[in-house]
Amino acid sequence: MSTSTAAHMPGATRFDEWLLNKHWRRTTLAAPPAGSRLSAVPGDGGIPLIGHSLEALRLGLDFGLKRYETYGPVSWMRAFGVRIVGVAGGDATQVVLANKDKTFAQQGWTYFIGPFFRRGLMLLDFDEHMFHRRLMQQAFTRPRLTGYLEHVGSAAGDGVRSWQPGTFLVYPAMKRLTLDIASRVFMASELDGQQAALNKAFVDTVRAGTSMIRFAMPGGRWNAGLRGRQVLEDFFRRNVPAKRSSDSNDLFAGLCHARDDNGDSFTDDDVVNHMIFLMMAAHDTSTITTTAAAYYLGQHPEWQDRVRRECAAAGPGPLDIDALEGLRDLELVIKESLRLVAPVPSMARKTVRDTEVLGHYIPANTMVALSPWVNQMIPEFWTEPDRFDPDRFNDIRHEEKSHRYAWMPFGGGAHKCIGMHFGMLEVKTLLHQMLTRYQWSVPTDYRVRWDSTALPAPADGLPVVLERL
Ligand code: HEM
Repeated sequence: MSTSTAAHMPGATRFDEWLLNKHWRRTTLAAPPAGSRLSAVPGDGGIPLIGHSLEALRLGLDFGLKRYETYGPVSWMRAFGVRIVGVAGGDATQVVLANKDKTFAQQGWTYFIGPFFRRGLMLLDFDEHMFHRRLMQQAFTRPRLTGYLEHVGSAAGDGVRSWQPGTFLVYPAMKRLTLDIASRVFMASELDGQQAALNKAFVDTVRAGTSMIRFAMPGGRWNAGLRGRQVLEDFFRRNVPAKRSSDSNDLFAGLCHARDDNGDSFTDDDVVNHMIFLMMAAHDTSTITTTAAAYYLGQHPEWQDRVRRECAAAGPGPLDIDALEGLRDLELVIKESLRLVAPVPSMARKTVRDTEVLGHYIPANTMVALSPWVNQMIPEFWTEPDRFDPDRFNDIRHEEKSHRYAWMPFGGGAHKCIGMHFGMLEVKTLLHQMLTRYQWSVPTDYRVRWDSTALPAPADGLPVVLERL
């Protein structure tokens, strides 16, 4: 077994390196049924009581890559109070996401974020999920997206224009801006002084999912998450009656009015639950993607110039859907940023019956974690995976086609991101506004550290030097 470094965690301590390279006693998850010809899942429990929670939170990607290198595509560990089977690499991922006999359920997510995002679309399963997804799809048609983009364009323009040159923290500014965008797109409204409270509620609900202490304790993350959920529920519930009787073209109204061919529709509770999940799903992921792209463009002025030329040629904006889709170089940059920093670095499932992945026996009721970020960084699929090289996605190289699940920032299978297209358009709009108004840079020796305590976020907020053009 080789020694690894915390290559993706600048400022890693000796303790981090020790944790990463510690050899735990290798054991198996469960004995396969006699005569089954299956093999047991290899792995280890890690530190008594807390298992591998610390490494997963502190080391994120480096920890995932180390597990893959040590145990291969299917391994088990203890973390966050449960035993988890980690699945990585293309073929193993494909088995879980194809989910042929409905074995892998979203209950895996329920364990982590259920109390905070209960009955959001991603937490529903099988037939019920299909029913809700079909209804929700009505809110993501091209004409709908065209309408949303008007709000995105105006909010992005207002927000980016107000930024002050000098040393500038990208991540918090982007987070404020994407919440503003989400509130305008989803509710055609501004939050009238409630933005700070709602933003805090979102942050608390998201962070609660990876809490080590998984019950309500005063001052604890879990408690803060539950309080955050309540704030969001009260907010959306208060607004449902007005939306039901409005004819506005925002997503909130869209969910209130959605009907399928049988005349079925969402209940008030459904609408509240979906809105809370959608706001979170849209807001954090777009923030991370745009921040990561800003980081790499700050590090690579040649790419910044290249995409700025393309953006300038498209006009000052706000751009419509066709113009945004035409920004091909910018798309390469965004795809590469999504590869290097997967906004949803792992995806949870739970087995509802005994099953197997690549010949490894996994009993019923086992947590399973898929690893998009690992798949996106392994040399089987990518040349020099650590290098920022957007051209790897161009029409000649198409490295992402090396495996169906080599590049999977939006997941795959029945739960593949429903907001994928909208998310790309939003990120393009934000970057187009930035690139046509400013140039920015980071010191040549600067390396951002992605904090993995919840979804990845730059530990220092990503300071750049921003100059008006
Ligand atoms: C760059 C931005 C985004 C990324 C990287 C992203 C990533 C993901 C991923 C990985 C999943 C699958 C999770 C799983 O299978 O366990 C997912 C699902 C989902 N996403 Fe996104 N997302 C993004 C933007 C958005 C936006 C803008 C919206 C809404 C407007 C959205 C709404 C959803 C919903 C509702 C689901 C659940 C789908 C289902 O279960 O059927 N996402 N997203």
